Amino acid sequence: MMHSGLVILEHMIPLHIYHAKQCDPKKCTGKKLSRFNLAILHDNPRKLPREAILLDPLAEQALSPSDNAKFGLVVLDCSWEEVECVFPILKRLRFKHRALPFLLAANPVNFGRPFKLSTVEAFAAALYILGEKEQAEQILNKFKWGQTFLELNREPLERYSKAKDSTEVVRIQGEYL
Ligand SMILES: C[S@@+](CC[C@H](N)C(=O)[O-])C[C@H]1O[C@@H](n2cnc3c(N)ncnc32)[C@H](O)[C@@H]1O
Repeated sequence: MMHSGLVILEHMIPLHIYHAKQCDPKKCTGKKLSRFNLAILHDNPRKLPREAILLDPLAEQALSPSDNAKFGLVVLDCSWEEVECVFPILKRLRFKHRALPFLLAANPVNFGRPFKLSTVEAFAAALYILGEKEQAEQILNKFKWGQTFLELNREPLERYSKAKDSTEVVRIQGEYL
């Protein structure tokens, strides 16, 4: 659908960012998404939608196409040094915590490193796995290295997006580790 020069996708999954203000705002991919109105920034975790899926690198369960993301996806935009302190605190808020399976980062800070994705890469990977490939492309297109993320990870992303459940995602991941 076209509206005032903007492409609005029909079935967009709401993207929420809890921003912990620990990063360089010029390099922050979450802030950039919010400037383009592609994600909503929050500074209070209690305002996040509880029924949403929290993308948590420490979660026990992997995201899979069987997850229901109609209430949205949440990313915690914090420093990687703080991840082990902040995610356990968010456990009290009863989100559905999900880890992303093996994928390589393409952002300039962590290029080529598995699992350590930027905010936009984490959202795009989740959207792709959940079958929202157009929305994944739309957010990555705001970054000059965005397409590289898809090129590096196309094969595993396609396979994860066809998996039946989390167990199958983990089995596929095992072939790349
Ligand atoms: C640690 S922050 C770093 C953000 C960075 N400042 C930026 O500008 O993109 C990245 C967030 O993306 C999500 N994320 C990244 N890799 C992930 C993975 N392997 N599994 C689940 N979530 C992941 C998490 O919510 C994580 O807190």
